[in-house]
Amino acid sequence: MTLSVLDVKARLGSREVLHGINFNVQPGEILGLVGPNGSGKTTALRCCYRALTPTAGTVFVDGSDAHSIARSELARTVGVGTQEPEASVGLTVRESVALGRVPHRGWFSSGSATDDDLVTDALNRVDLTDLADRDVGSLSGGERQRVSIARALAQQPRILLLDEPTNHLDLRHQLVVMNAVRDLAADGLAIIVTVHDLRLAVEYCTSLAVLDAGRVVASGETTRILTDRLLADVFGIRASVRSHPRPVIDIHGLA
Ligand SMILES: Nc1ncnc2c1ncn2[C@@H]1O[C@H](COP(=O)(O)OP(=O)(O)OP(=O)(O)O)[C@@H](O)[C@H]1O
Repeated sequence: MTLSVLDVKARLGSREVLHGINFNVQPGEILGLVGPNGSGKTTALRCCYRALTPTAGTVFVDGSDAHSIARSELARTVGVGTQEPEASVGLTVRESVALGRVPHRGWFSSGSATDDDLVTDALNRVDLTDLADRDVGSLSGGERQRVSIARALAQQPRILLLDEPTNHLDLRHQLVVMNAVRDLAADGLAIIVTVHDLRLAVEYCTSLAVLDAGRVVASGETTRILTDRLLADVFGIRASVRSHPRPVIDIHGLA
């Protein structure tokens, strides 16, 4: 399934914070939304999962206007890992991740063996197996962040939207989560991830949409987009990207 954002504008309070943005993601692709603080990444992602209604433009999920798709259908198709505080305090980690199965099994039926297997697999993918029986309320910030991601994985979406999935994570778990994201893309998911760390973006994102002050100022294949000039103009850093043997960004300092 594809997700396309066409000429989307959005307003928060009295301010227009997205001024007509465009990007799209295809199955197998990891699209990174990157840009400085306040450039509109989270707002753009919220428009994609209907947490925010655009004031103009359209978000298409496989060609249909996302705002006209039944919420229940959207919940089966689009998985979301957000930065919002974990709401499932009082549940165990496993119970919380199992909520990802609700769009498929409904609220009132208990999970099948398949549901249990999918929850186990999701816990495993983000290294939460050992914490499965812990109360979510007793977890650290990074552990809770992985619960949110595991719940989205258990949902088995075709499109996965992740808002800063690595921002509370130690280095090892940043790689664990991004490797899991890469595996899911290889399985055919279309993935959009907002990310600050350009080193992770360069390594894992197949394409980028670069936001600056509510506008997409560049988009396309990652190593083609991140020129020295763009890194200086948009991010205010002196840096360069090497493509071989694998994409790496060298950061030299402030521009
Ligand atoms: N309730 C609000 N009213 C007005 N403006 C807001 C409101 N909430 C956020 N904004 C502004 O909207 C803009 C976009 O915010 P958004 O959170 O989408 O940016 P971001 O790129 O995700 O930022 P960050 O990298 O800091 O997470 C920012 O300038 C922010 O100050």
